[in-house]
Amino acid sequence: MIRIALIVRVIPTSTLTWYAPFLESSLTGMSLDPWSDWLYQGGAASAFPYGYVMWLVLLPASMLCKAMSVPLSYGYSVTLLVADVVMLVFLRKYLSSRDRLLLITYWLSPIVIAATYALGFNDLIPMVFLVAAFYCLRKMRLLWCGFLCTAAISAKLSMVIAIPFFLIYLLHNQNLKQFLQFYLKGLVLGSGLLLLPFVLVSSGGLYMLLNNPEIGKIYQLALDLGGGSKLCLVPLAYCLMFYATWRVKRLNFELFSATLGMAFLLVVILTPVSPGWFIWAMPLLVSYQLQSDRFAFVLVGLFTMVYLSCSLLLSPQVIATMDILRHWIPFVPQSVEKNTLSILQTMLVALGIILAFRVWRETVIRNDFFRLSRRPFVLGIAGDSGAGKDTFSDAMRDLFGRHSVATISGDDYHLWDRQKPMWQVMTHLNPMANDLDAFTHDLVSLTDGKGIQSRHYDHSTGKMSRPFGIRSNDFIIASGLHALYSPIMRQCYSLKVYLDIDEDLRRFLKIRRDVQHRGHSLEKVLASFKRREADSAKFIWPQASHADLIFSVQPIHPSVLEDGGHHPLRLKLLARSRHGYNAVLLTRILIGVCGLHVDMAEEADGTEVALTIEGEPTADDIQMAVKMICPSLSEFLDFYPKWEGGVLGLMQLITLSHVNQALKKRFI
Ligand SMILES: Nc1ncnc2c1ncn2[C@@H]1O[C@H](COP(=O)(O)OP(=O)(O)OP(=O)(O)O)[C@@H](O)[C@H]1O
Ligand SMILES: O=C(CO)[C@H](O)[C@H](O)COP(=O)(O)O
Repeated sequence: MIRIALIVRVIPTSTLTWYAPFLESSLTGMSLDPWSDWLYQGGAASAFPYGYVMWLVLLPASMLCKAMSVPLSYGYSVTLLVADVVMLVFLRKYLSSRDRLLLITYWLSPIVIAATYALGFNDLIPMVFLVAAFYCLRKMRLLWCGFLCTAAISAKLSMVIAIPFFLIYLLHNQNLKQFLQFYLKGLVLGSGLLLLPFVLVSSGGLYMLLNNPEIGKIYQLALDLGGGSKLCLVPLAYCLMFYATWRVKRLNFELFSATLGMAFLLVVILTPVSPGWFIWAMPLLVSYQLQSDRFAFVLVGLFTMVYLSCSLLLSPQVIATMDILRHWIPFVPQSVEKNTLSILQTMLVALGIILAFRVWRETVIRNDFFRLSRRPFVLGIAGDSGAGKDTFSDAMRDLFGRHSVATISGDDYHLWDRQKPMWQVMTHLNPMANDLDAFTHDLVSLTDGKGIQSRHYDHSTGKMSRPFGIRSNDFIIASGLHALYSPIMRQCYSLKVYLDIDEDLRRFLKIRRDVQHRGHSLEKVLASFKRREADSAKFIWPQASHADLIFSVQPIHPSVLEDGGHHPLRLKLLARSRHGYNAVLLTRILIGVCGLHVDMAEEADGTEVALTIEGEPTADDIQMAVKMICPSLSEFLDFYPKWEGGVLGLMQLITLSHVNQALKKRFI
C-alpha cells in the first residue's frame, strides 16, 4: 500500500526531469540509439546514463502509458514495483527464509521504499539481474549466471564491480573450477548481445555513460597526499575487500555472497550522497538480519534511520523549505544543514563499517569453509599391512575429489628397494626400515600449505620412482604403517583413524591381494606373517591408542575365510569413537533410514562410544545418510562424489561425520 501510495502521490524530480522525458523522446523517435537522439535534441547528458537492458526493461510500461495517455512517470514507477516484487521472489528462493522475516527485512525496508519510490532511483533493476545471477550460480546454471551478470552491467555499469568476486568464487572452489568456462561463455555471450551493440551503435550513450556524475563520486572521498595527488578511499576499500576475498583460499556460496555484499556495502557508504546505491547492499543486510541475532535488527534499524535522515536532508523539498525559512529568519545559516548532514553521513559510515565488521565476524569467520581455508584438513590413517589403508584412503579421496586432496603413503618412505640386503634383515613394520623423518617433514610441510617432493614405491617392481612434486591441498590424507607413530605426526592431524581389522580377515585379504595383484608367492606371504608378528605387536598395534576413531572390520561368518573364497564375504563394522562423539543421530539414521542393525555402547564417562553395524547399505543409502547427518558438508565434497556401499561406505559416512565435528570444533 505504501508503495502504491507513493507511486500515485510522489513523482520524484529525477523521474520528472530525466527518466520520463528520455523515455518519451525514445518512444517518439523509436531508433536503436535513443541516447544520441536525446543529446541531439539538447537533452541533459545525465538523463539516462544506462545501457540497453535498462532501456528495454523500462520500455514496455512506458509504451503502455503512452498508448493510454498516462504520464510516463507512472510507467517508470510501476516497472520499479515489478522489479521490487521479482527481487523479493529471488531473495526468497536463494535465502530460503521464513516469509514473515523476509517481509519485515526486505519488503518493509524503508531503504528500498525511500530510494525507489520517493527518490526515484532505479538501482533495483540492475540488482534484480545480479540477484538472478546469484540464484543461477547457486543452481549451477553458469551460462545463465554469466549472461545475467552482463545484463546487470548493461542496466548499470557499476555492477561490473561484482564480476571479480564471481570469478574468485569459481576459481577458488576446486569443485567448480571445471565449470568456469560456462560462466565465461555466458559473459562473452551477454557482452556480445547486450554490451557490444551499445558500444558500437550508440556514441551518445557512451558519452552519457562516461560523463555520468555518479561515477565521479567514487573518487570524491579522498585524502590529499599533496602535489595534486589523492588517496581515493572507495577504490582502496574495494581493492582491500577483493584482496581479503582472494586470500580466503576456499569459498563456499555463503562466503561469496557475504564478501560481495560487504564490498558493495563499503563502496556504498564511502561514496558520498548516493542514496540509490544503498539498494545494492540490501541482499546483504537482509541475509545478515535473517541469520544473526536481534542486535542485527537494531543495527540495521539504526543504519536505516540515519540513511533516511540523510536522504531527507538532501531532498529538494527540504532544501526548498530551508530556503523559505531562511528568507523569513535570515540568521539561520547555510551551515546548519551542512553540519547536520556531515554528522549524519559520519554516523552512516560508522554504522556501515560496524555492520561490515559484524558480517565479517559472524558470517565469514564462523564459516566452515573459512576455517578450512586457514589450515588444511589432515586425515591420518594407520593400521597393519593389508588392513585396508589404501582402500579407505582412496574412498575418502574420491569423496572430496582428486583436485582437492593431497595424499602421502607410508610405503613411499621405505628406506630400501626390494633388491637391497637390508630388506631381509628388518621387516617394514619396524620404524627403522622407513624414513619416518622424511614422512614427518613432508606431512608438516603439506599441513603448512607447502608443496613437497616425493617418490612412489612400486609394488610390482620393488623400486622407488623418480621424485615428483605434490602440492598441498584443502584435504591431506596421510596413510601408512606408522602414520600415528610419533607425537609430531599426531599433532598435524585434524582426525586420526586406526584400522584394526580382524586378524584372520586381514591375512585373507592380504594373501588375496599380494598373490593376485602384487605377484608374490603364497609361501612368501605366509612366511612374512610369521616374520612380522612381533613387530606388528610392538610397533603397529599400540598406535590404536592415539586414534580418535578406530574401525574394526570383521567377517560375519568367519568360516567363509577358510573355504577359499567360494562363498560371498559378508562383513560387519565395529566403529569406536573417542573424544565425545555424539552417535545418537547417526545410530537413528543407520537404523531408520538405511535399515541396518546397530548396537551402540557408551563408556560411562562418555569418552568412548562403540557402534557395531551389520547389514549391507547401498551407496545411495550412504549418500542420503550423509545429507541428513552433515548437510553443510556437501559443499566440501566433489561435484560428483563417489559413494561406496557396504562396510567401506559406512566408513565414509562415519569419517565424514567426524570431519564435520572436527571442523566445527576448530575455532571454539
Ligand atoms: N572394506 C573392505 N572390504 C573388502 N575388501 C577390502 C576392504 N578394505 C580393504 N580390502 C581389501 O584388502 C586388501 C588390502 O587392502 P589395502 O591394500 O587397502 O591395505 P593396506 O593397509 O593399504 O595394505 P599395505 O599396508 O600392505 O599396503 C585389498 O585387496 C583390498 O581390496
Ligand atoms: O608392509 C607393506 C606395506 O605396508 C609391504 O609389505 C611393503 O610395502 C613391501 O611391499 P612389497 O612386498 O609389495 O614389495
